[in-house]
Amino acid sequence: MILEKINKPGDVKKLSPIEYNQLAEEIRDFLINHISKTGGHLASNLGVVELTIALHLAFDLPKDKIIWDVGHQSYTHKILTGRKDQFDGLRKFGGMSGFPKRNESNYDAFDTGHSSTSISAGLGYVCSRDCQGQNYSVVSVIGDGALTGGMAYEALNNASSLKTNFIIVLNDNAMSISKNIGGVSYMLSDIRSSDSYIDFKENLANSLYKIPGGSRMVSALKKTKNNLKQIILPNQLFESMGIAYLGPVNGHDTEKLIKTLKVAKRINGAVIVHVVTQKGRGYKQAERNPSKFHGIAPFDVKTGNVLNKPKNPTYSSVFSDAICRLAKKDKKICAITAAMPDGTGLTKFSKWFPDRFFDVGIAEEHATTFAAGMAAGGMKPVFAVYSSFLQRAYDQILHDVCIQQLHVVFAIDRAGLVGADGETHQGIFDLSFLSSIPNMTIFAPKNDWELKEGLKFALEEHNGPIALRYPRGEACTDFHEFKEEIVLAKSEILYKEKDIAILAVGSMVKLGDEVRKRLKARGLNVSLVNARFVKPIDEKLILELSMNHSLIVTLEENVASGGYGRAVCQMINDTKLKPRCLEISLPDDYIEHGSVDILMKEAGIDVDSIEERILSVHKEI
Ligand SMILES: Cc1ncc(C[n+]2csc(CCOP(=O)(O)OP(=O)(O)O)c2C)c(N)n1
Ligand SMILES: CC(=O)[C@@H](O)[C@H](O)COP(=O)(O)O
Ligand SMILES: [Mg+2]
Repeated sequence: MILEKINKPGDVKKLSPIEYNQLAEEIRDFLINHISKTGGHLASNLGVVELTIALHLAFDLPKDKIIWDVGHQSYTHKILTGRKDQFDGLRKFGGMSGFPKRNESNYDAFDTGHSSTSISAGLGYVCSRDCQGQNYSVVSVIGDGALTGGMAYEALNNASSLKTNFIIVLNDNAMSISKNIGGVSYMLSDIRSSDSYIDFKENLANSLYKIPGGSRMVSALKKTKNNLKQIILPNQLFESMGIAYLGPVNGHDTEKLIKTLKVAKRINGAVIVHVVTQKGRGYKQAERNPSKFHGIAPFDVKTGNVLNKPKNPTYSSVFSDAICRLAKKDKKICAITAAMPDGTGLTKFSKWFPDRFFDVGIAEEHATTFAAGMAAGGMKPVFAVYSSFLQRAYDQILHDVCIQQLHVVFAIDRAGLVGADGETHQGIFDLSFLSSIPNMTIFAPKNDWELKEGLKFALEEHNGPIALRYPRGEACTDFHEFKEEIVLAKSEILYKEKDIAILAVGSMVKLGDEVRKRLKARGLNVSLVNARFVKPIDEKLILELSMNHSLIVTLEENVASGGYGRAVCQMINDTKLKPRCLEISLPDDYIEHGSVDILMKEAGIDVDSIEERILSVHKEI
């Protein structure tokens, strides 16, 4: 086994070239076996095994810097930098992250998780290096999907004037999570499918490799390409910006990759190395269905079937059915995704209503202003987006949607703790950042029924910006006996007693009810309220509750600052009535990876901790 020889950083450099292919195969087996047990981003990682080996051989880490865009494809890099033994704990609480983390290894040059940041960060490193007169290489590795994100172009625009070396490896597998879309993806596909161009490239690395470096390298590159203008037209996008272009290179040929990277290293300026890879390579199931294996829960290696499928439908699938049902009746309803049709549940909509479905690429900012434009034009856009990715579009929500009070519906999935993806993906800030924007309405359903009704309310009753936020995973199917009509700014009372009132937001209603039962068993009187609207809050009800309860408890899966509890307690403090207020929320902090149950416990928002905290405050009253 060659992988047995890879235990610490640099071990890969001790191998002989005839061992590279076998190492790649062994790494693939290792990844398939481990990820089948832990879950993780399998398909993207299987695609970059040779590319990662080549990068580690062509560069001198950690002096040289590799920045992985999104970072979901960094598993081979982790194996080659002494973290092979940590894969049993991948994405588990206290275990190794699924993304690059500077605090995990000094071989991880930059933390990532959200898309399209690597060129900006890489260029930052380059300019920092040059300002300080240092000498090292910087390589940003960006996927073709991530290249649909606006930040990448802002960075390329900036990098075009660079006079020193900066390598951008474009890992092109023609896939985002789903099939990649848009003009740039068509351009890349044109380059990939040009046979004569590929033949030419087979020899290019060899010939350029022999030319001395610096500006002579650039002019040799330009001269060769000028002679081939007709067949290399597609890459003019980069070259006319002043960014050199090498490729496409077969991303599964380690030695050719090394040669090309060494050529790239000698160019004065920014250079794109276009590498063609196959997502899911080496595992038939993932090659056939790379979207399914992009991020996968534990699965059976033989069949590829996911183990422990959820019993209830997920919130995403409830949303999926609900929007399709509403869009059947109302031709103005359209759906927008920023490259997440599967995750957000919009795939069915895309098939039923292809003319009203818009996958805009990994472009949350654009998606938001695009939705604003559609609403201004008279359509009813629903932008389905993960909570943490919507963070990108704060200004567009404020400037383009809310100032104009446009009727845009934000279907915010993965709101609350998401678990294994960790800090970068927890959806725990949306209540805070949306609450601060005037004209925004925020609704959080307690169960599947209420998500459907909430969407109906948002599209049929409401007129203005509105966000529905719901968590990752299985929908709550309890509380079907409570189906009070949805009215703007009205909460729903589930149990009305006195003494302690629990006001819970969305996913926390279920926990609130469990706590209520426990407190009742101790002989306490407890009201339970389903908040429904986080903005505007139900001031009338909160005043009423304040009159006959000595303790008001708020529960939410969001950070404390700017959240629901803060708004409720602030309101109560402004009145003459002074029940005690207890805000139970997540700490104002980033929350690492781990199972949601463990993270809830750690944060003190599980049933045991909530009961304990309520009892201890109640005792003081
Ligand atoms: C801002 C943001 N939006 C959405 C995502 C979700 N996401 C993660 S990976 C990915 C696709 C990336 O495609 P590509 O860069 O081509 O990498 P591949 O998986 O194909 O290697 C998407 C949409 C994200 N991480 N960040
Ligand atoms: C890397 C990334 O951003 C996505 O692949 C994300 O991990 C998907 O999360 P879900 O598994 O919740 O769809
Ligand atoms: Mg891709």
